[in-house]
Amino acid sequence: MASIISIRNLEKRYDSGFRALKGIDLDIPDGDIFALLGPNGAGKTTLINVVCGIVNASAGTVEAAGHNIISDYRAARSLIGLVPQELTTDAFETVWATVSFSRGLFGKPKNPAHIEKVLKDLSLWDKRNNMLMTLSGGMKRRVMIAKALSHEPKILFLDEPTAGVDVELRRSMWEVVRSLREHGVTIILTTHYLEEAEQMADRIGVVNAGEIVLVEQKHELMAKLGEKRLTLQLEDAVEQIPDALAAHTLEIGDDGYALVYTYNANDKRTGINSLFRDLDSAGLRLRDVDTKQSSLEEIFVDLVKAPTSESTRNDA
Ligand SMILES: Nc1ncnc2c1ncn2[C@@H]1O[C@H](COP(=O)(O)OP(=O)(O)OP(=O)(O)O)[C@@H](O)[C@H]1O
Repeated sequence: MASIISIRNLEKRYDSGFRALKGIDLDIPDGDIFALLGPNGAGKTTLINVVCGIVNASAGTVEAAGHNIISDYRAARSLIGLVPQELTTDAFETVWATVSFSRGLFGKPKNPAHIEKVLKDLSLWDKRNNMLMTLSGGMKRRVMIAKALSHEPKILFLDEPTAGVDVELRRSMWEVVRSLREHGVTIILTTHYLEEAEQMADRIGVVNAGEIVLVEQKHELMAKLGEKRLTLQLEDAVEQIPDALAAHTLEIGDDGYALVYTYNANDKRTGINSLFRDLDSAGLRLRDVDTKQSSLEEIFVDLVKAPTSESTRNDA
């Protein structure tokens, strides 16, 4: 699939000297829902803000649908909608006025039919004449999405769209995002909720300390999650894998007191049955058995362990 966002060697050093982005290369396929994960301070918002033209990059290039975000700013920006992390709404405006105004900011001609559709899609139509101050937090968040969609962008950035919202609203936001994707909008969202990434994303990118440490299709990541480790605790230690078990890929652990077998729980044949049969012929006696599944959370935690000494030095 062609990429709609193309980021090359992107650097951001803030005036304080802090290097928030360190040579980011990233392609986001057209029509994907792309989830950007990473711990606090990893650089997710900085990355989004650079692409949206809110923060200037120190080096590197970004193209949105082939338009350079600096030399072809207007064309690039008109393709992009941004729902920022913080809710900033004008308390005394009505829903209708604020969303229509946002469209005008992009120099687009009035299109009441489009605004009506956006408000209906986001279940805000009944509230169109309400002042923003009278809305709940969840509704205000929807208004932010409506504003971002007012100029019919092809790419929508959502910076933590469901932070602090209740489970019901979160699910309904997911529905909204999915239906946008069905209408051809590419979605890039940041989230701290791994469940959100699991539920929504076609592709997952992990950012840590200003670097992209992983980009993978979700189903490939999920296949990895099917990976389990079976640990066989032995009564007596072994020095090497017995010949009777040569057909199985095993590792020795625990100073010879454990054999570890890695398999995919999603496979039709996991090999566990034949392993147990062969254990018997190898004459090994088991003290205990346990299985452990890796989770997206574990993969994530592994990837974002404390920054390396080199990156710490770079930040100084
Ligand atoms: N204007 C600024 N001046 C100096 N440093 C900044 C500025 N804005 C952000 N930073 C620093 O850049 C780093 C990345 O911040 P950023 O907001 O992009 O992280 P994030 O991944 O979005 O975090 P979170 O998950 O908390 O939203 C942080 O260490 C932050 O303190």
